[in-house]
Amino acid sequence: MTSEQPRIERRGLLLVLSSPSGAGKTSLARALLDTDPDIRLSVSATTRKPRPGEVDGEDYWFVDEAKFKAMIEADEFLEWATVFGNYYGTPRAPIEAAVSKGRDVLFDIDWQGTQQLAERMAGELVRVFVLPPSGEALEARLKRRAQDPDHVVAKRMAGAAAEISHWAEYDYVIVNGDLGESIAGLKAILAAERHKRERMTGLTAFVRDLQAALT
Ligand SMILES: Nc1nc2c(ncn2[C@@H]2O[C@H](COP(=O)(O)OP(=O)(O)O)[C@@H](O)[C@H]2O)c(=O)[nH]1
Ligand SMILES: Nc1ncnc2c1ncn2[C@@H]1O[C@H](COP(=O)(O)OP(=O)(O)O)[C@@H](O)[C@H]1O
Repeated sequence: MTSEQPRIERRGLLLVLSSPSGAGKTSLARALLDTDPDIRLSVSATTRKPRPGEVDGEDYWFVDEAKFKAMIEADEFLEWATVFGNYYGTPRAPIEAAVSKGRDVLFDIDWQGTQQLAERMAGELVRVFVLPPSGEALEARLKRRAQDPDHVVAKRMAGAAAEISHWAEYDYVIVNGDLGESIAGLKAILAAERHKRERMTGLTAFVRDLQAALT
């Protein structure tokens, strides 16, 4: 006998990945987005210049400082921060629409943005911090990415300790040594969080119908 998995209504969750630059957030995010059709990426706006291969509207919305400031004034960001001298922010409208439709959203944002989301959307938020397996591995990954000039790599290494100091503000931690294992861990976190009772808004009605069918 085969049976269909019933769809229980639930609120969407916001899955945040933070880490020092180079620890592997983007790699983990891509792996999840490529294999899980039920989660989509929050595309941030930034004043940082695009790296080779980055696509406007896919990796980031690349905007100039005047445009970014106008978006702040118009209250278009759910959160925003300056990181390594550039502005980064999460456009509000797509996130609010996704959550109300029960869709999950993945964020690659820093600790400052995560704190702002915790103030505004605590019930939806799942925070995951990604650590590198060692300092040498982090430096090697930043250099191997080889898309940023040396002084940018140095600035990111120098910022790593400060970013790492926020690890205890997160719900889960992944030490990203083996990428495959880290992806498996991230998927397990997401699967468990999707089963959280408080998030399953359709459960009361579902159980009521189930009980009615049993009596
Ligand atoms: N607060 C906040 N941080 C962001 C946002 N988008 C990206 N970031 C963070 O900005 C930092 C720099 O990102 P990026 O320039 O893409 O470099 P990378 O993380 O080294 O690939 C990372 O810590 C990101 O998580 C955003 O919308 N809001
Ligand atoms: N577990 C891992 N083992 C080895 N290399 C990795 C691992 N995770 C990521 N990388 C590599 O390290 C570099 C930085 O990873 P990336 O995902 O861009 O980090 P972030 O988004 O946190 O800056 C990339 O070249 C990526 O391919």
